[in-house]
Amino acid sequence: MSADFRHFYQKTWAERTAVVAEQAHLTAAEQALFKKYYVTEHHEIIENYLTDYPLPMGLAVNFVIDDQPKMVPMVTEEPSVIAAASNGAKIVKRAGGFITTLDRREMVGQIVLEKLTDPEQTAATVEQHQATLLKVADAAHPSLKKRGGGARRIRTRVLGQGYLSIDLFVDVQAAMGANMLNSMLEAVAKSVGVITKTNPLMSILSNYATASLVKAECTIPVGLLQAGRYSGALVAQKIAAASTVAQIDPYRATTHNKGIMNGIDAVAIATGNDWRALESGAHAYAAKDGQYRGMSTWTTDGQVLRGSLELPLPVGVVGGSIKINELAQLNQRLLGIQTAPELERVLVATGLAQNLAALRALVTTGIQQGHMHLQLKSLALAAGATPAELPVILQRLELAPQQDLATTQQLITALRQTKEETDD
Ligand SMILES: CC(C)(COP(=O)([O-])OP(=O)([O-])OC[C@H]1O[C@@H](n2cnc3c(N)ncnc32)[C@H](O)[C@@H]1OP(=O)([O-])[O-])[C@@H](O)C(=O)NCCC(=O)NCCSC(=O)C[C@@](C)(O)CC(=O)[O-]
Ligand SMILES: NC(=O)C1=CN([C@@H]2O[C@H](COP(=O)(O)OP(=O)(O)OC[C@H]3O[C@@H](n4cnc5c(N)ncnc54)[C@H](OP(=O)(O)O)[C@@H]3O)[C@@H](O)[C@H]2O)C=CC1
Repeated sequence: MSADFRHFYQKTWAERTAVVAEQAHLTAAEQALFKKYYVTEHHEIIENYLTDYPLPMGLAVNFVIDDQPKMVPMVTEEPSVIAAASNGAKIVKRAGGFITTLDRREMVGQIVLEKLTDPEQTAATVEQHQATLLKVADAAHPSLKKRGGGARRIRTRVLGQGYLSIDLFVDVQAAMGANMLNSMLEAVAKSVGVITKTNPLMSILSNYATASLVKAECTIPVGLLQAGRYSGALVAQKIAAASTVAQIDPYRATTHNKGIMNGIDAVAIATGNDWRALESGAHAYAAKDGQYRGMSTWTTDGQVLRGSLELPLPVGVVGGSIKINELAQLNQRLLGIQTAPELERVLVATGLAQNLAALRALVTTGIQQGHMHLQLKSLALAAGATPAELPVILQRLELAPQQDLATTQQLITALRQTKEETDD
């Protein structure tokens, strides 16, 4: 690589893409992709902007959450996720829908002190000054208090090895609150430094948002779970067994949880939320008792299957890039939500629906029957099939002994040859 990338960010978009094209020896067609997906407004959202990267957006249906029917927009590149969410939601809808609970919604941030000889004493000093520190926090972002939010309380935790965490809990109202909280923490850290005569190591929000928990539950009569030759009672039993395995084996728990996050991430992206923040918090919560476990649990008494999922999901309906993302705004309209708690309830219910559909498929027909059927479209497109060729290629792929790229390419070549012969 010969280009000098110093001050790359100061170049115009045209200069920047020209450098990239030269470095990577892009063809004119490849270079044209920068223009094709370029969105003027997005130029200022991230640094060194080249272009947008489109992801498919679709709609999961059949959701009933707290007696409200909901359409759930999802952004995902993975086939069968939206079908599975709709499938799980359909079963739960027949059982009366999801019930969600949410007690409070506060974000937590940390100011970490280091090299303390008596951390307990320092913690006591901080606790004594709690009222003053809360005022300092509010003064750092006064608009939050005006909206009814603001700093709520301070907790101290002695971490060992001379470290102390001072945790600030803030009601961030309709936002996720990361930036607002970080500003407050940095202001409070200065006061803490003076009060404790220390130099704080760092201050930053924690994505382990344990004061922002939301839970979805459902109770499904076993008859609704019947799948092919499997009775509903057997399916319920097998789903409960799959849930147990996810509680005792981290290998299974990880995949179980990936399935849950298939749904949660897709809605988080569709609503302009920070899905990395949700991912890290959700996985940390899955290991809250020291062992990484399945995030959801399913149990049965032979009559009904009970599902439950509780996660920290501190999302926002304002803030970040939400207000400048027209599709995030549109998706709030599709969801029919106006507040952050409403969105949290949708997210957790989507995670549970997704999990139900995946487990039901896994313990009955296996995942490939439904998932691969839908994945074949991606395979055919990746192999070069045109939209017009898709129906025939999919039909032939279903019957093919192998469903891989080479086989698909052979099918496309054969189809085109037949077409040429017919045209001649
Ligand atoms: C794929 C299905 C839904 C087929 O399932 P099916 O039995 O063919 O579905 P159905 O015909 O009974 O339809 C039931 C409902 O599903 C929806 N549905 C059904 N088909 C479609 C479709 N083509 N497009 C859109 N929606 C669809 C639709 O809402 C439909 O209701 P209707 O509209 O007929 O009243 C089922 O097999 C399923 O739910 N599988 C689970 C798939 C899954 O979890 N995919 C995620 C990717 S795999 C993964 O990443 C996670 C995993 C599995 O590893 C997690 C884990 O291990 O726990
Ligand atoms: N570890 C992490 O997860 C980190 C994440 N981030 C990023 O931070 C961003 C989220 O931070 P966040 O503080 O939410 O966003 P912003 O920094 O955008 O702050 C929220 C904005 O929303 C405005 N607002 C309007 N109405 C309301 C209302 N009713 N309630 C609350 N705010 C309102 C606020 O106005 P006003 O100014 O008048 O208060 C403020 O401008 C995301 O992009 C995230 O990726 C950043 C750092 C770390």
